[in-house]
Amino acid sequence: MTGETLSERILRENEAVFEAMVRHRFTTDIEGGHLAGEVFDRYLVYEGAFVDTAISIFALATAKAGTIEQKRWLIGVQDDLANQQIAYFERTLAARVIDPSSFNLGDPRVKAFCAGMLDIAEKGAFLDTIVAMFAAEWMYWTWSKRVAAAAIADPLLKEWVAMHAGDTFARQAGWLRQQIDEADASLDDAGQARLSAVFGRVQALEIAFHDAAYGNIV
Ligand SMILES: Cc1ncc(C[n+]2csc(CCO)c2C)c(N)n1
Repeated sequence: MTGETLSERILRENEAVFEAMVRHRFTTDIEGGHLAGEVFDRYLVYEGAFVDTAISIFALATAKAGTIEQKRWLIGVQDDLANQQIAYFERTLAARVIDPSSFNLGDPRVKAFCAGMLDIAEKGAFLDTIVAMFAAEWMYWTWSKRVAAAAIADPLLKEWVAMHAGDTFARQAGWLRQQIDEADASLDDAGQARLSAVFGRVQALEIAFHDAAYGNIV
């Protein structure tokens, strides 16, 4: 298809699974003002574990990056995760008096997501990791922009959604998208198809991860 960038191709080929994730019950419950407190608590514990994993994923991407500009940017992402995001979890878990050990961190859907993302970063090429994080970030930015327009009563939940709907996060997701489009010309069709499959796999892992916030499979 002429005139289509690689990121456009990836988003087009994965439209159904991407839409399923950005319309996940977790997002529509926040939007409708009826996310159960227990679901938010469980999500925060699972999400905190993922953000810790994300630091390792970006460290692996930094090690595989080809230019100093890419390394500088990725180190900035790690700094933000380790200092701003982890601080949000420390603050929020304390404010909500959440005991992480009261939730099952061994949930197979949470483990599959964290291990699956880390596996891409360890075994894959630089661009595989970039596509996996683009999948995770573009998806969050998309639903958070929509949901941020709704009234969110809980200030900590409101802050979390606003963080992912804001300009800093949009620039970060946009940087990942730009990396993909700049690499476009150097990839043959099979290479592009492989990256598109990585994006789809991540959305499927994300759906299961957000299902897990609702507790046991019934
Ligand atoms: C389950 C889950 N999936 C995606 C994101 C979006 N996101 C926000 S920060 C970050 C890592 C580095 O920027 C990512 C992927 C999330 N928070 N949690």
